[in-house]
Amino acid sequence: MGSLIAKLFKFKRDVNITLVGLDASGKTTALYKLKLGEATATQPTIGFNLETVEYKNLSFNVYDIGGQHKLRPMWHYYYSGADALIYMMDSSDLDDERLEEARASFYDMITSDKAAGVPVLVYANKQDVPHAISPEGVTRNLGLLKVHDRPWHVQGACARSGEGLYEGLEWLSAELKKQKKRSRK
Ligand SMILES: Nc1nc2c(ncn2[C@@H]2O[C@H](COP(=O)(O)OP(=O)(O)OP(=O)(O)O)[C@@H](O)[C@H]2O)c(=O)[nH]1
Ligand SMILES: [Mg+2]
Repeated sequence: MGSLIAKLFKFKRDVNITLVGLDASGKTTALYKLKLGEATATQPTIGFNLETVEYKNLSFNVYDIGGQHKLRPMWHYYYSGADALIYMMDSSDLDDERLEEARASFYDMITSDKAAGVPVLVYANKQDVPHAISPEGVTRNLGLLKVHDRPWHVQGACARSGEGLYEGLEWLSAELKKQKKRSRK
C-alpha cells in the first residue's frame, strides 16, 4: 500500500550523501553541475555546501565538504547519518605526495566506523585532462581491490562537462534500492 501511494504521488525518498576528496578535486564543481546543469566558478570551500539533487525517485541531500588539509579532520563529523559516500579523486594530479594524501584520506574514510558498510562511489574526475589516471588506475591507487566490506564503484567523470556524473548516481541509486529491499526482508 505504502509503495502504491508513493508511486501515485511520486514521493521521493531522501538520501544523505557525504561528498569528500582532496582540495581542488572538483567536488563543488560537480555538485553545482548536477544542481544547476552548468559549470560555475568555484572558490575553495570553507565548511560545506548542502544542495538537494533530484534523480529518479531519489532526493540526494549532498553535503560537499571542503577538502583543504586543515579541514579534513572535519570530514568524519559528516559520515554519521550518511546513506552513501562519494569520494572525488583528481585523476589529473599525478604528484606522488598528492596521491599518497588521497590514499590516506580515502583510507580514513572507509575505516571510519560512522558509515560502516555504506556504498562508496568514487569519481575518477578530470578525465578530460590528457594523461589523467584511468578509472582502473584510480581503483588500484586507492587500494579499492582490498575493500570487501561494502559495495563500491569507480566512475570516470568530468565535473566541468558533467560527463559520468549521472552514471555514478545511477549506480548509487541501484545500490540503495538493493539495500532497501534487503532491509525489508
Ligand atoms: N579540467 C577539469 N577541471 C575541473 C574538473 N572539475 C573541476 N575542475 C576544476 O578544478 C578546480 C577546483 O574545483 P572545485 O570544484 O572548487 O574543487 P573542490 O573539490 O570543491 O575544492 P575544495 O572546496 O577546496 O575542497 C576548479 O578550477 C574547477 O574548474 C574537471 O572535470 N576537469
Ligand atoms: Mg569545494
